[in-house]
Amino acid sequence: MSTGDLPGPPDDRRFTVPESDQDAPVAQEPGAGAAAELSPAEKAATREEHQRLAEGALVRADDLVAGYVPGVNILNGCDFYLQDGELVGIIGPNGAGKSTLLKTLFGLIPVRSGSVTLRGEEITSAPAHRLVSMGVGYVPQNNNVFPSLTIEENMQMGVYLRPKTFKDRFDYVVDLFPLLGERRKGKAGALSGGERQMVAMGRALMMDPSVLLLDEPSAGLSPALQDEVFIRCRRINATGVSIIMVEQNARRCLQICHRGYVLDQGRNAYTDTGTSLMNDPKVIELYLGTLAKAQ
Ligand SMILES: Nc1ncnc2c1ncn2[C@@H]1O[C@H](COP(=O)(O)OP(=O)(O)OP(=O)(O)O)[C@@H](O)[C@H]1O
Repeated sequence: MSTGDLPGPPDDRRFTVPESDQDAPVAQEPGAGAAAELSPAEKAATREEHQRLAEGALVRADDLVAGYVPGVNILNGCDFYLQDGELVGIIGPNGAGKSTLLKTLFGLIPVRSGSVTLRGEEITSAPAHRLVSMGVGYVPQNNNVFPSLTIEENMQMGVYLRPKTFKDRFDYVVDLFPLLGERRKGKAGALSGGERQMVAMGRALMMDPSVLLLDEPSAGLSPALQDEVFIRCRRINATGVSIIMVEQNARRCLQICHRGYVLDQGRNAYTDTGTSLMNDPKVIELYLGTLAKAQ
């Protein structure tokens, strides 16, 4: 499959960003890119506008500060929101804090300051098991399957809190990933990277999440398999699951998402519709590079 076969941006433009927001990158520290051209007053206005758009969001993070090592912050005042039904992509340079943001939303890293809400309920630093029971699924980039278990057993692990729903949920997952049905008795450890990714996503979907957090779902896959993953993400989203996707493959991610964030140095550099970000000369210059220019 070629890149040209990828679906374009979603037709459903329920999440279009107002003109005012499209022209206004979210605040960033001096020296960290073109957004540094904004004056403090402009930064404040941009942040205020982002907060206005975040009202009533399914997932919302405000001014998040988090890190792994005492005294070292990886997220430096990150703002984020996901509206119900949205597919939102997070891109940015290596080390920008993309995966850290996802882990922080999922309660895997303690929040030093700032807040996270789910459907308006405070979930800052809530443990992952509570988030799962509230309808949040998380698919880490690595070590995301039980290799010694069969595919079916991996799916059972996904639904261990509600075993009676296994059949219905497995049917739903197999509809999205037919291979998981065909190979249900095979060991997950014998699968290729792309197939394991399907198992990991399938397992997260077994709990019928309303929000799915995907950490670099296309990592390590061939271009054709990457396209498959992105198409599957769109299909999952079309079944009503809101998605937050961190991706190294920035261009393909922006092609399929409703809205994107560019993270740099642990805070928002830009946010806009995927299409607008892809065509923004500053984003191309700073974050998409020659690949974007060539296409
Ligand atoms: N477990 C950890 N302990 C300490 N530092 C970490 C840990 N995981 C990540 N970091 C550091 O946090 C910073 C951000 O990492 P993160 O993985 O969030 O970046 P990223 O934007 O997802 O980039 P990449 O695509 O390269 O993974 C990096 O400097 C990284 O070295």
